[in-house]
Amino acid sequence: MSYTLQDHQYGKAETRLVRIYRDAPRHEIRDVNVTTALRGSFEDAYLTGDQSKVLPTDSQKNTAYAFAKEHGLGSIEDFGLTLARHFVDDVEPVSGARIEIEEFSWRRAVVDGAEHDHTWLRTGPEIRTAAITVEGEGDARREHVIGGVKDLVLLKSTGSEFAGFLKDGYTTLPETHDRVMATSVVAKWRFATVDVDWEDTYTRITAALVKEFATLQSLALQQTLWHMGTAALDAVPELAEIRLVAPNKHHFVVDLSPFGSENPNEVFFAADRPYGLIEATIVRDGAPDAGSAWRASAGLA
Ligand SMILES: O=c1[nH]c(=O)c2[nH]c(=O)[nH]c2[nH]1
Repeated sequence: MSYTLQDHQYGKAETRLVRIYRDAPRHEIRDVNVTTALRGSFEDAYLTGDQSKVLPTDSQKNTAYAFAKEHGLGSIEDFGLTLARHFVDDVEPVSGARIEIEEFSWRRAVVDGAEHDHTWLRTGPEIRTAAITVEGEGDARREHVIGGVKDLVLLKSTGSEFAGFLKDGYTTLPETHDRVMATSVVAKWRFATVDVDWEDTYTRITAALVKEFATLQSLALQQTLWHMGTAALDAVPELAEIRLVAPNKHHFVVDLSPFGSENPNEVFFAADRPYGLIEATIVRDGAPDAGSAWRASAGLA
């Protein structure tokens, strides 16, 4: 029998890193989860156990911590680019690097009506995400940035319909022109360039997603996703593409008639499973090719 090692990459998953800026009495905080994956000719480590080209995953973790001090930790997209460029440019056997980062957000505690200098409350549940790929040298250099948000939990209590659907012998779902629609959006957007104001674009993209969810008279979650995605592409011309995944978090009207009450969309059973799962990839016509931008590392899918 013979076998081929078809693909491989390796790195340190989920380095939890908190960076405090404490140069002034009013501190600042960045709280992230960093996953690195290195690509290159590391076959020997797999096939013969020769580690001579293998930069340990422990060193990759250390690099993330050291860079947070030396280079600072601002936008996660920038931090990912800095790390990825370092691995590709400064570590000889590395020909490509993928950095995935999640960012947990904090807001300042309000104490006696004033924002506190060094105490925060975790916000969310939404988590900002970034996935950076750098590969090649010289003219062959390619850099890709995918920004995103996950666990963006949204609910609207009206303005959502689902009717006119295909029916077969197993269909029992009643048509509705007024229902609760709730979801937890995962969105990933690919930038056409790395020359971007990451903070401003994140704010504008998430605002566009939420506004569209709120204001569109939804005929289905599928239609809502299309509108959310195209609104984000409209809002930020630097975007080449957006991918959305949204579970339909069903809210079923509870039958209160046994108790002598009507229930005109006021009391719901919020089911957690099963759930519809609606997905869409929307690409701007004429956008640059994605190359390896979507090739993931394991663990943070
Ligand atoms: O927005 C929806 N899309 C569907 O495809 C679907 N299917 C279903 O049962 N409910 C819904 N709602």
